[in-house]
Amino acid sequence: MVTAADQETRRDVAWAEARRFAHEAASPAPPVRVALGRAAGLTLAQDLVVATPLPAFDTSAMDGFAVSGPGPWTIAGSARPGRPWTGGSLAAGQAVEISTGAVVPPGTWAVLPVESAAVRDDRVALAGEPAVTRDGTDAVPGEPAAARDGGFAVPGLARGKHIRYTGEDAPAGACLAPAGTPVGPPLLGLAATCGYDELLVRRAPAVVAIVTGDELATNGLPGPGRVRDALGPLLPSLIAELGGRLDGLVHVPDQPVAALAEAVESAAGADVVVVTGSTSVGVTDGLRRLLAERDARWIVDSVACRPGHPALLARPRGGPYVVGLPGNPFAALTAAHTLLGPLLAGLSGRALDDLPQAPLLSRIVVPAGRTRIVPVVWDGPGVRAVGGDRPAFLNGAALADALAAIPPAHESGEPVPLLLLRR
Ligand SMILES: Nc1nc2c(c(=O)[nH]1)N[C@H]1C(S)=C(S)[C@@H](COP(=O)(O)OP(=O)(O)OC[C@H]3O[C@@H](n4cnc5c(N)ncnc54)[C@H](O)[C@@H]3O)O[C@H]1N2
Ligand code: MOO
Repeated sequence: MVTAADQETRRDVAWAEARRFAHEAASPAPPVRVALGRAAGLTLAQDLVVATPLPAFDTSAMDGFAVSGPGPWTIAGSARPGRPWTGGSLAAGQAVEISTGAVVPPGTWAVLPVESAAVRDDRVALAGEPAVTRDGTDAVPGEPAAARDGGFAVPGLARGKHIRYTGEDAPAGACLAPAGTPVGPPLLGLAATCGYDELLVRRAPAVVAIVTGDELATNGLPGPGRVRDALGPLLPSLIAELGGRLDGLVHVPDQPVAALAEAVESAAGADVVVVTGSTSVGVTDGLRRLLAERDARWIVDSVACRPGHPALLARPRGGPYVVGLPGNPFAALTAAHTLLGPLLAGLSGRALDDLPQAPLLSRIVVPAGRTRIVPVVWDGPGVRAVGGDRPAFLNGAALADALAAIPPAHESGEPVPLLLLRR
């Protein structure tokens, strides 16, 4: 059972609280200004505000004819992207041949797509619809009254059709993305659309990973007393996925214990140090002792979840944050999502992810007072456990779409929070 005293000492912290504590503990790094082309993967440190209306001019959305008044229309010229029509306002009965992306001449009723146009010599009419009403009374059925203007209507061609009007996407001064938004491909394109050349961003926090364990081998087959290091290969992409920038990965033996202290010392320039395989209380697990010697502030000292219970987050005085991930590989994965992801989000100025939820369709036993984390795949309206989820085994996680965090007292079929995985 998790007691109030446990919550005070940050031991056996409830899983959702552990995420929140990790996020809250981080103060965002100072922002930097970078060229648009170098901002991918970073985090906006400013609101993305558009200075000019979008689109910046009335734009044709189709290749066809800008027409004014009732047809048929006389073709008076052309408008191309970058080469607007220079004939001034379009008069009733006139048309201008227009390309997608060109400036729509003032006075245009709508753009008639080329597929709907019948062209003869210098005249254009609606294909198969030469009739045009003067008063709109016999406009096409269902044509809204708002489509009538100036005492006439064009059946089959609503006013403004195929025109993207100035400011229709966003008026000048609109905030299109708040500070804290991750900069992905669409946001880069949007920033360029707004006319940004540089962005004020927060860089991905620098992470040094220290993998401990005398039994670990970095190549060849596992065998008696010999375990292949699963975390060295897993951590670089996991750290990137969680929003960090790997600044080094070292292997350190369990003995002598001073080796871990030296490795942590050498990582003093990083924002975060991740130590794997030293979270427990055995004689070969030196991390807790090291943190005690450094008078570290405990942010999370074990989590009420399975697996990943011994995971920890602390900050030695004047040093980087230290995240301790259990040596068991699946436990390390769950712990990284629980503590490292939220910490990196906080350091980057990002909000703590509001986790998506879906009904859990499998019956899973959850230990009393703990959150159980299992790999799941999408299955129709919900998620289904895939198995292969013992703490040392990554088979389930390798095939999963998400990790489901099943809270204590969960009833089968109820929604559960999901940590989405990228494969
Ligand atoms: N007396 C107790 N013993 C343990 C407890 C406990 O509460 N009391 N908790 C258990 C749990 S749960 C876990 S998880 C582990 C965490 O231990 P450590 O983080 O100190 O890790 P190790 O003891 O070094 O290793 C555990 C296990 O994982 C294997 N390992 C380690 N690193 C890797 C790696 N990079 N790749 C693949 N496998 C790795 C290691 O060989 C061990 O089998 O503590 C329990 N004990
Ligand atoms: O909780 Mo440990 O993290 O089971 O493997």
